[in-house]
Amino acid sequence: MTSGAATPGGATPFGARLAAAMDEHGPLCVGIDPHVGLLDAWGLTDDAAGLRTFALTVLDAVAGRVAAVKPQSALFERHGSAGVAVLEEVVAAGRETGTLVIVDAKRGDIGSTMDGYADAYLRDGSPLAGDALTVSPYLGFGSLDPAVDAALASGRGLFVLCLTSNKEGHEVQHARTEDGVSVAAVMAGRAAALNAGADPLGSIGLVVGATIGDSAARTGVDLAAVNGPLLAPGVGAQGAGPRELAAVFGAARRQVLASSSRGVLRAGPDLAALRTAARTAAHEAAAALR
Ligand SMILES: O=c1ccn([C@@H]2O[C@H](COP(=O)(O)O)[C@@H](O)[C@H]2O)c(=O)[nH]1
Repeated sequence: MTSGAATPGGATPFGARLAAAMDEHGPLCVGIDPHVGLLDAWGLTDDAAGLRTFALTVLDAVAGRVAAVKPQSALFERHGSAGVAVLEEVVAAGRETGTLVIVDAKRGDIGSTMDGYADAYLRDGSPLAGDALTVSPYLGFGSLDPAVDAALASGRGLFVLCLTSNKEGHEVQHARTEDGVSVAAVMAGRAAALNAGADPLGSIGLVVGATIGDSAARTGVDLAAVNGPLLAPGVGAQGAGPRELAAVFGAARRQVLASSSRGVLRAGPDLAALRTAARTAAHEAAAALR
């Protein structure tokens, strides 16, 4: 199955749903990252009850107003099963609003184990299944096959780590294979093959940080050729803004979903202030990527 085709059950593919959401609300994803410092600043406790209030407040403020939200799984997992139960509730509540939910869990393992992750995050009826999942291809892109199959079969999407926003990503992503191709370009090429022919966008996206400067050119990654969405973290707290978005993405700018977590969340817990922060970030991203 290619990433643009309707699913056997008739679901609209993730790429098409995301393109429509970005057209309607602008190219912004708000990260739901309940860091200890933010919980404290919001007057919340660092426990499952605090997480729940935090995450549901963010949803209340931005759902139906932005293209997507992205709960950061690690910050729920640190509270054990009670935190994971909150993540499940947030995924369900987010999906109910119609806002796309990208679960940022960066899963990756050998194929047989990846089957389990695919079941957990990409199967209809699973409590952790949002609309898309972030995955790590660094056990080999082919190890992601179960997730690719499950995503395409259920109308969900993947965001494959390609050129990440952290400075350490170079060690792996800029390395060259024996053919002289960068590892990042191999990953981008594999995503492009899965998205071939999809219109308006395929469902196998990449994570490409807004902070990467000229890394796409340096690694030979042709972002426009990916024909899939590009999740761009690094906006706001990590220092990237409109200028970086425009410079990094160039001809691929219409594929970009800019992502900001702390940059928006620091405006909380006031709902109006959160909405204003998200609206400003969305307008800035839209202007930069026009
Ligand atoms: O390359 C990557 C991949 C994922 N992230 C995640 O995005 C958010 C960024 O949060 P900010 O507060 O906006 O810095 C966080 O959940 C990261 O794990 C990333 O930053 N870079």
